Amino acid sequence: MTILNIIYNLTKIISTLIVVYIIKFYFSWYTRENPIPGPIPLPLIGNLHQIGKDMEKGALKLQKQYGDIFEVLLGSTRAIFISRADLVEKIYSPALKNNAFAHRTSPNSGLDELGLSKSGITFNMDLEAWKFNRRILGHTVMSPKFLKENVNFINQICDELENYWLQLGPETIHNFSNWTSCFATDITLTATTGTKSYATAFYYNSLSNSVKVEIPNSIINEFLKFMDSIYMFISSIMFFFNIPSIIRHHFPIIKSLQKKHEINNEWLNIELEKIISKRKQEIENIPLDQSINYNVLNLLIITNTERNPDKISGIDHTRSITDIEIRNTLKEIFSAGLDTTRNASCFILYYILKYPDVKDKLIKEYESVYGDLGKKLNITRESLDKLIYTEAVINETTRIQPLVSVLMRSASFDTEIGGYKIKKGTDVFTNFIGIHTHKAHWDEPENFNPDRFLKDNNNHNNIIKNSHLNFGGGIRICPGRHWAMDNIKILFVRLLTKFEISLVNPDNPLKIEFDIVRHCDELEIYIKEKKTIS
Ligand code: HEM
Repeated sequence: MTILNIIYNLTKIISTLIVVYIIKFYFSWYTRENPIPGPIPLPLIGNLHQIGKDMEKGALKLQKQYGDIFEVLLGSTRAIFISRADLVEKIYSPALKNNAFAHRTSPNSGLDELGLSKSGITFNMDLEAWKFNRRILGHTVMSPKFLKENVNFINQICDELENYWLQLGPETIHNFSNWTSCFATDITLTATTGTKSYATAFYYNSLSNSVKVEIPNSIINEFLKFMDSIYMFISSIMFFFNIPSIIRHHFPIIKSLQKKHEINNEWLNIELEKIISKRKQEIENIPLDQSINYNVLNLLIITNTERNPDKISGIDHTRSITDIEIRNTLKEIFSAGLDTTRNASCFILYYILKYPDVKDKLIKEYESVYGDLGKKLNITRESLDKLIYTEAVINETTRIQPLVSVLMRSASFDTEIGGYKIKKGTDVFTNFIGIHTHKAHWDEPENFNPDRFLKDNNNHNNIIKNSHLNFGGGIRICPGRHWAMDNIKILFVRLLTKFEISLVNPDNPLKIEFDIVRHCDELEIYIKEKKTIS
């Protein structure tokens, strides 16, 4: 047999195998049980080429073609996309018992390796452990004492921010996105750990040629290393989640990236554990009758201990939280709270600046709640609840520009949506933009109109259930929502009452990139101090 013959025969065998594979693939696809409309997939990649890297655009395009519920294959995994409020009813059900979508994802070996599927909140597959950690976090970040103290933290950070802008002067062009990144870092770190954070100061120093904030180099280096590590941890979630184990462990460049992520994760764990044990020691040394600061870390440590009489009720939720659980909760706060708050602030400012009448109404609201805006404002936790129009502006912005555009949940057991059977473990994505701009739910959905969120005299508005899902819903609704809302409200009261702000390029559209959290990395603005009318 000649070499040519061998090659010929081998080619024949391989071609036959490929043809058999393709026939088998399409046979099982066409004969699948209870099919949902959707594009025809390709072998191996499924519909990845149609969903694309920008899942948000892919989902909207396929919604137009196949309707409000469609199915695709992501590689070889079946996924369902839903784009109408009534169809997500089960996903956002508030019932703890027999909740068909209690899980965030189907089992994922990357999340197992990162240690996220058996601990923490967002990706915890163990629902009992999830429930416990979530209750403790909720008990902390939604507690009136934390939210009250948080207002003081934020006010101090806003004082700092204001000062930097005044010193940089009115000629400076500011990339608001960079500032909000620093602002979100400072508010999150300060309120979480109770210690000073230096992101805004460091950024100011990088812009100012004259006056600089004095921060010892050792502190700056430590701080930057810590922040880099947090951001690397955040990016490792998608790295471990999306890249199959075999590629992460065996492909040359990816293998070294995997190692870097592992080293970083270990380093971050050790640093956080050091912070926790030091703080525990400090708290132990404070007499029981002396109060402590209500930052998240302190509250997590004292929950369900004799220092905090405000115990969590319920079977199995009466123990205190372990150091490892605290560490993972802190990581969770950083990964869920930083980018969301930062980008939400950018989106909101853009819309306020594009719509001067909305800005005027906001200022009127601030005058009615805080009185003379030329004086120091008394921003209290209670006053934030009176900012009804501000809340409507935040809601309307996040309706048009949600922070998360496609949100994943996974079927906890065999179930059904819209008459279609959904098997246990199937990933179901909510297409937030699809729902937030659906003509069946919203009049003129493309128009920016905060008034639609205002209630009439009978305390009623026309918002359809599950048609605005900025913070998700049901049993997994964002536990940081009140905290985030307060932070954003304070930022805008402080900004709009003290400064005249305008867009450098008012005709440019908002630049947004798709990611787990939608990003705006460039929003150029001018800021100058408002003239007070005497
Ligand atoms: C503007 C700011 C924020 C937005 C838009 C946002 C949005 C969301 C969304 C859409 C979800 C998914 C909910 C669901 O599955 O139904 C979520 C979950 C979560 N968020 Fe937020 N979030 C924000 C800020 C925060 C903050 C400040 C924290 C800090 C505590 C936080 C902690 C979490 C956690 C731990 C989860 C997972 C909940 C679970 O799976 O049970 N978020 N958030």
